[in-house]
Amino acid sequence: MPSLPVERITPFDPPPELAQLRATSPLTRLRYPDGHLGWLVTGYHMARQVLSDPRFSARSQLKRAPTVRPGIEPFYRAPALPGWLVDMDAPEHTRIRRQLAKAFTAHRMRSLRPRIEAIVSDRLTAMGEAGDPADLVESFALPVPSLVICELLGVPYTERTTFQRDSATLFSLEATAEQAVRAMADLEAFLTDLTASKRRRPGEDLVSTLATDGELTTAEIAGVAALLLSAGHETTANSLGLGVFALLSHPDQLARLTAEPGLADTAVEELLRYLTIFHFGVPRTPLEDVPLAGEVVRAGEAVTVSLPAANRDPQRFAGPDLLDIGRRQGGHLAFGHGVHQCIGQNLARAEMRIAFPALFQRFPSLRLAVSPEQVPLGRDNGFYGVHRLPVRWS
Ligand code: HEM
Repeated sequence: MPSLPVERITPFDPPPELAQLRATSPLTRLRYPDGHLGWLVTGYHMARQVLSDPRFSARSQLKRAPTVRPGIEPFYRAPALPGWLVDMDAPEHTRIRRQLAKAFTAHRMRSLRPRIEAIVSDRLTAMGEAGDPADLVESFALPVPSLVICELLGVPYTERTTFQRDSATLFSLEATAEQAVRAMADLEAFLTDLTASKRRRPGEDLVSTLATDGELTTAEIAGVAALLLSAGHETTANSLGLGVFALLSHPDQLARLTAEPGLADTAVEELLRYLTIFHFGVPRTPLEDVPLAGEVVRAGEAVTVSLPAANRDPQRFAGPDLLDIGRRQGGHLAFGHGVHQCIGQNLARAEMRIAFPALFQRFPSLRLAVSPEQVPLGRDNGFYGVHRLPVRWS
């Protein structure tokens, strides 16, 4: 009986056992670390089916703990923060998500674009002035999304040390349950204060919009903001850092991108698909027995939907293991699928579409400052990525 394959052989490919399981069946039995039996979804079509089926709950109380590894528990088993959308079902999830979607307007996203361009440009200037070698994560991949999410939420960037530390703890597989609970409580306290102050003195930001339209409670807004703040910068930071490493490791694809910056949109989609940083997948539990692929998934059993395996399914993507930045097959599942599909996806896309071309334009001879084997990969985190990316350009 397989347990969830987590060991990678190459930095950019999911564990090879996932492909072997998928070739046998899109749905297989899985033994979880605590010994109980559940299911693993590896096929693309099956993944979409499960994630869009309302009989599958996202609520962690129903999931058997530890779901995959203890470390991803806090993200999915937050101590019931109101507004922590990833852990909610309809109708509560629908109510809060609708309010949030109203605040995530196209206008707000458009008006953030020039700010993202300015933030990216400032960071590149600072990097150039400090000189090489540099750690691209510390000087670019982490500060860009942190500054953008602060701008979106109206959080002072001076608070970053605290919220970056709390989010890192939340998503670290090495953090103890006590550390994760404390990090969550700190984030909650910080964002409850922020929400209260936005109610008193609203600004142009998203928390102010949520706080002044009167439909969500302070606790719900604080929970939503805690999720946005933490999920909104670690994920994009990892996608940027790992994306640069992937491009530097595929010089033919990087040359295409620099010769034709118009490829930035498809390049970003392809990097999202190819790298699929949610490397353990997303957990669900059926509320009733559900017949699937000739099996019956019983009510209450844990199901892990492997997004990396689904995004490499040859039944959906031609040559799925190749990075092809001109690929035009959309529909990847890097942002999930169904009612929980990432609400920040257009923001993440905008950041990546601006950041990659700008970085390679400013530093055309950007290269690794260490050998590829020396790049520390973040296997110890809920999201896959690089911990550091030492680079040179002179
Ligand atoms: C490349 C970057 C990102 C990736 C790969 C990513 C991926 C995902 C995935 C896979 C889910 C679905 C989880 C599930 O079904 O259980 C999700 C949900 C979510 N993401 Fe993202 N995300 C990214 C960036 C962002 C950003 C920038 C924000 C905020 C501005 C954000 C906010 C959220 C929220 C609030 C949810 C929960 C939605 C719900 O449950 O209804 N994400 N994300």
